[in-house]
Amino acid sequence: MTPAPPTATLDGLAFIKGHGTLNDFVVLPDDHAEVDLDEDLVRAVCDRRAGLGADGVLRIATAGALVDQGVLAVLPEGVDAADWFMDYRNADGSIAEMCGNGVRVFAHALVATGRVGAGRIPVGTRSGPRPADILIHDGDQAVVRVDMGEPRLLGVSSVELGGRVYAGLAVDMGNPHLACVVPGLGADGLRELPVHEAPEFDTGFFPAGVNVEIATPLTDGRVSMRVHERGSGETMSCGTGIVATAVAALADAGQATGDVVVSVPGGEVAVALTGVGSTLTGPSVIVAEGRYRRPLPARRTEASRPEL
Ligand SMILES: N[C@@H](CCC[C@H](N)C(=O)O)C(=O)O
Repeated sequence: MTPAPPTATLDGLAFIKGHGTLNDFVVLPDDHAEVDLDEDLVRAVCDRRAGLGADGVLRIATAGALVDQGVLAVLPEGVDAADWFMDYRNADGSIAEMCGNGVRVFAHALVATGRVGAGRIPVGTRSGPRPADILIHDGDQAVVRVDMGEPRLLGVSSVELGGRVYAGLAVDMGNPHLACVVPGLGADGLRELPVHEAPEFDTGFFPAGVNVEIATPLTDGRVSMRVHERGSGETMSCGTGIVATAVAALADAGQATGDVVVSVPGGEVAVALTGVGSTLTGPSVIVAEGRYRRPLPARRTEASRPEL
C-alpha cells in the first residue's frame, strides 16, 4: 500500500520576512485563510534555530475569509469583510489583538505584493481598524504611519523584575500594557536591566497577561524604552508598547497630548498623541521571501476528506 502523502504541499508555504525596528515577523500570504495556523505551526515557523525565526506571525487574509473559516467568530467593529486583516500570532503561538510594528510591515507587504495600491490602507485587526499610510515606499524599505486609535488608561499596577518593583500606568492599546517610567533612569541604566527575564505581574489586574515596558522619563520630547512582550519575551521594539510608553511618559510629565520620539533597542519610532487618538510612524523593512518547507497540516475540506 502506498503510504498516505503528507498533508502538506511539497512546495510549502509562501512567506515574506520583514521587521519594524527589529521587531521581526514572518508574513504568511493566505488570502482565503486556508492554512491551519495552529500553535505548533506558529512556534515552528518562529523558532530561531529550526524555523524561520520571528517574534510573531502576520497572516494576510481577508476578514471575511477568516470569519468563513472560523478563525474569527465575527467581524470586529468597523472592519469590513473585504478588508485585509492582520491575523497576528505571538512566537509562542498565542493570539494577540494588535501589533503596532506588525501593522507597518503588514501594510508594506500588501503594497509590495500588489494587493493594494498606494494611499490609505484599511488594515483590520482584532482591535478594530488600524488604517496605515505609506509615507515613503522604496522597494523593500518603507516608512509607514499607523492610526493606533485611542489609548485607554486602565489605572496603575506594578511588576517585579530582577528583584525590583516597578510601578506603571496600565494602558489598553487594543492589547494590554504596563508602561513603567522609572524616575532617574537613564539610557545606560536601562541597558543594564534584566528585561529578558519574565516580569511578575498582577494576574488579577491583567488576567490575559500583559506586555511590560520599562522607560526613562521624558527629556526634550524623547524617551528610551525596553519591552518584555507577552508571548514573545524581550523584543527589540513593540509598537503598541511604544505608544503606551509615550502616554505614560507624557502623563509623568503632567501632559496628556504631545509628540514623543521613543528610542528602543531596534531603532526609533515617533508617536503623536492628540487626546482623541494616536499615531505611530516608523520604518518597515522586507528582508526576504521564500517558502517554508516543513510539512504543514492542510485545512481539511469536505472535498479533501478521505472516504472511510
Ligand atoms: N510587537 C507588537 C505587539 C505584539 C503582541 C503582544 N506581544 C501581545 O501579546 O499583546 C507591537 O509592535 O505592538
